[in-house]
Amino acid sequence: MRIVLVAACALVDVDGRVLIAKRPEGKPMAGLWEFPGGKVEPDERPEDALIRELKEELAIDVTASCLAPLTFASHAYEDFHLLMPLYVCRRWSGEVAACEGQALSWVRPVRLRDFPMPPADLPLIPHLIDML
Ligand SMILES: Nc1nc2c([nH]c(=O)n2[C@H]2C[C@H](O)[C@@H](COP(=O)(O)OP(=O)(O)OP(=O)(O)O)O2)c(=O)[nH]1
Repeated sequence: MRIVLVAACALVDVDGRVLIAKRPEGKPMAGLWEFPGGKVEPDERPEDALIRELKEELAIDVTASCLAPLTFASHAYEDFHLLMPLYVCRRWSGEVAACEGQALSWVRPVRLRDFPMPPADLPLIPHLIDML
């Protein structure tokens, strides 16, 4: 089984809400809500991939020292195995913007289950609830 490494981030605002983004039409799992992030390129550090994706998707600047590892997802999809470290970030510069036209929502961790998310993400929710 091919292992796909995806770096993802729970951006946390001053009220303890977490940012989730809706996957756009045309992508696999369109319409599900996910943590911002994306695939780690060959020879790229996960933190650098996340910094790149957060800039591309949300127009914010993050430094590696502000990315705290929280937990990870390890999930067998039909055609690949997802390995997804989840970082927490409370400090960034710039205003969060939906650069790719994606819907964004700031959500209290206890409410994350109200949003349909990819199956890999569901075991991550209790970790966010515990932390926040
Ligand atoms: N970013 C992100 N991806 C997730 C989450 N949960 C989950 O199963 N995934 C899966 C969906 C995709 O199969 C993969 C991420 O790929 P992607 O399509 O967002 O990444 P990308 O922008 O680098 O991909 P691409 O369109 O360039 O091929 O991880 C999540 O919470 N956040």
